[in-house]
Amino acid sequence: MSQLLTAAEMRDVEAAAIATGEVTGAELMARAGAAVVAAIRAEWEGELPTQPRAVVLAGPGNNGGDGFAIARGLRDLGWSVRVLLAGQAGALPPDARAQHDRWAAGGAARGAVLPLTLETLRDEPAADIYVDALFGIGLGRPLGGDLARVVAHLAGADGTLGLYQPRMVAVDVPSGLDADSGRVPGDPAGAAAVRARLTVTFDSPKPGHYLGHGPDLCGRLVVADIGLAHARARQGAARGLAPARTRVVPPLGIADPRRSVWPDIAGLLTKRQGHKYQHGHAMVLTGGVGRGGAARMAAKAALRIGAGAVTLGCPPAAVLESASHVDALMLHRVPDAAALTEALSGGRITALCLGPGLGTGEREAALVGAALDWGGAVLLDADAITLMAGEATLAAKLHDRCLLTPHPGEFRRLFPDIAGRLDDPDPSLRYDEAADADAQARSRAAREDLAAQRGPMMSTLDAAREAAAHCGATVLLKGPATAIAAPSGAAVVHRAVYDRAAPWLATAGAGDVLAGLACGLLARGLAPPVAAELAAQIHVDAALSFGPGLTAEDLPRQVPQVLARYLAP
Ligand SMILES: NC(=O)C1=CN([C@@H]2O[C@H](COP(=O)(O)OP(=O)(O)OC[C@H]3O[C@@H](n4cnc5c(N)ncnc54)[C@H](O)[C@@H]3O)[C@@H](O)[C@H]2O)[C@@H](O)CC1
Ligand SMILES: [K+]
Repeated sequence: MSQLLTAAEMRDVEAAAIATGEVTGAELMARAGAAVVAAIRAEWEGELPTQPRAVVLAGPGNNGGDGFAIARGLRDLGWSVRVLLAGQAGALPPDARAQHDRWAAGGAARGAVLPLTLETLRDEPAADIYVDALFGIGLGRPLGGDLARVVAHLAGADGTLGLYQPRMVAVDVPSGLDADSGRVPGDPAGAAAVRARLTVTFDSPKPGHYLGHGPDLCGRLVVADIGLAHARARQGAARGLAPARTRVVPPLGIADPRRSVWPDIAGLLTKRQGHKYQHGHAMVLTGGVGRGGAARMAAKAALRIGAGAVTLGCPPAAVLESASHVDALMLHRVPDAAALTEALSGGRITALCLGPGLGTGEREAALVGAALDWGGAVLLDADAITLMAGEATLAAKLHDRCLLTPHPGEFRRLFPDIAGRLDDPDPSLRYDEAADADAQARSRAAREDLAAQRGPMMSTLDAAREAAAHCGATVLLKGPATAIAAPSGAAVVHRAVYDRAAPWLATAGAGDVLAGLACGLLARGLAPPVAAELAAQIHVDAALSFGPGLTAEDLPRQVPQVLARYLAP
C-alpha cells in the first residue's frame, strides 16, 4: 500500500463507493468502528484489567459516529464504557446519529451519553482507554471555546499528559491535527491537539500522518482496510490519477525489507556488464581551497550508488587538495563557466551536481548559469540554490532535467512566497491561485490537480508541489518526512518517521551525501523524480543500518549493505 489520500480525496472515494451501491455510509462507519476496536485489542493486549473501562469522546460529525460504533463494540466485549458527546445528538449527521441511537438503545445504564465539557471530563473516573473521536478529516478551522479547553486538557495543558497519552487511541487523526498538512490550525507549535499512543486511520494514510506534527501526535499509526480499495482505484483512474497521485515511500505494511521498496528497484539499480561509462559519469563541482569536503562526500556517494565514473570539478587552486584525498575520483580543472561548458559539451558527463560547499560568488553564479544552459541532468543543492534565490535569471533557466534538494531554509530563500504561506498560522491563507499564474501557463492539468488535493491548510507537500510546478524542475524538500514533487504534480512523501525515524541523520554533511546519491542516480539515467525518491530511501536506509553515532562520512560506506539488501534474490 503506498497511496496517500487527502481529506478531499478520501471523501471522494467514500462517496464514489456509496454511489455505486456496493456499500452504505452506515456500513463503512460500522467497519471503521470494528477496525478501531480490533486495533485497540491488539495494541493493549495483556495490559488491561479483566473488565476494562473506556471513555469515548465523541464529536459533532462522523468521527463522533465512529466513536459510538467503537463504544458499542467495546461494550459488546464486556467493557464498561462511557460516552461524552460534544454537541447535541439531534445535530449529528445521519450515519453518526444512527450509531448514537444504537448505542443509546442500551438504556441509561448501558448506553449513557453525557455532554462533553471540561468539567464532565475532569469528573470522569480514570479510564483504561480514552477514545478520541472528536474530529477526523473534517476539522476545518482552529478549535475554540470549551472544546479547545477540552483538547488542551487532553493534550496535557493541566499536567495530565501522563494520564491521557498512554491510554489514548485517536480515530482517524488526533483531534486538532489537520489531516492534509500535519499542522495544527491556530497553533504552529502543535500543542493544541490530542496526543495519542495509537492512531487508526481508514483505507489510506493521509499526508498529515507523516508531515509536520503528525508523527509526534499520532503515536503508532495503523491503517485499517474498510473495503474501499476498489472504489479508490476506480476514483483514481477516473481522475487520471492512477496508479496514485501521491505515494508514501517505502510502501506500508510489508515486513520484508527487501520488498519494502517498489518492485522494480532491483531493476533500476542492478549493473549489467559493460564499460564503466555505460553506467554514467557524474561530475561534482567543488568549492575553493579548504572547501572541498562537502563535494568530495557527495562524489563518494555518487560513486557508491553506482555511477560508472565520478569526476570532481575543482577550481585550479583546489585541485591538489582534492587529489590528496580520493583515489577513485577523477579530477578536472574548472576555472570558470567557460571551462565547465567545455567539459560538459564533450558528451561524457551524464549528470552534474553543484552546490555543496560551492561558494556564492560571481564565478559560482556563472557556473550555475552554465550548468543550466547545458540542458543535461543537474542536481542543485545548497549554495547553488542560494545563488538562484539571489538571481532570478538563474532560476528562470531551470528545466525538467533538474533536481533541487533544498532544506527548509533554502526552500524559503528560493520560494519566499510559497514558504510565506506555508509559515502562516492562519488556515484561511491558502494556496494563492493568482500568485501561481506561471504554473497555470506551464501545466493546467498539474494545477487542477493541486486544486483537487488542497486542504484547509497548506502542507510541505503542497509547497513542494507548487514549487515544482512553478519552476518546472523536480523539488525534493528535506525534512523528517521528505516531500518530492515533479513538475507534473506527481509527488511522494518519503517517511523517515515512525518505525523509520533516524534522528541521527540530522548530522553535518548528510545533505551532501543525499545530493551525491541523487546525482549518481541521475548519472545512471534515472529521471529526476525517480532518482530523488530512491536517493531519499537509500539515504535513510543507510542511516538506519548504521544507527546512532552516525557521521555523514559513514553514510556512503553503508550503501553497499543497503544495496545488497535490495538486490538480494
Ligand atoms: N461515511 C463516511 O463518511 C465515513 C466517515 N468516517 C469518519 O468520519 C470522519 C469524517 O467525518 P466528518 O466529515 O463529519 O468530519 P468530522 O467528524 O471530522 O468533523 C466534522 C464536524 O466538526 C465540525 N467542525 C470542524 N471543525 C471544527 C472546529 N474547529 N470547531 C468546532 N467544530 C468543528 C464540523 O462543522 C462538523 O460538524 C472521518 O474522519 C472518519 O472518522 C468513517 O466512519 C468512514 C466512513
Ligand atoms: K479523532
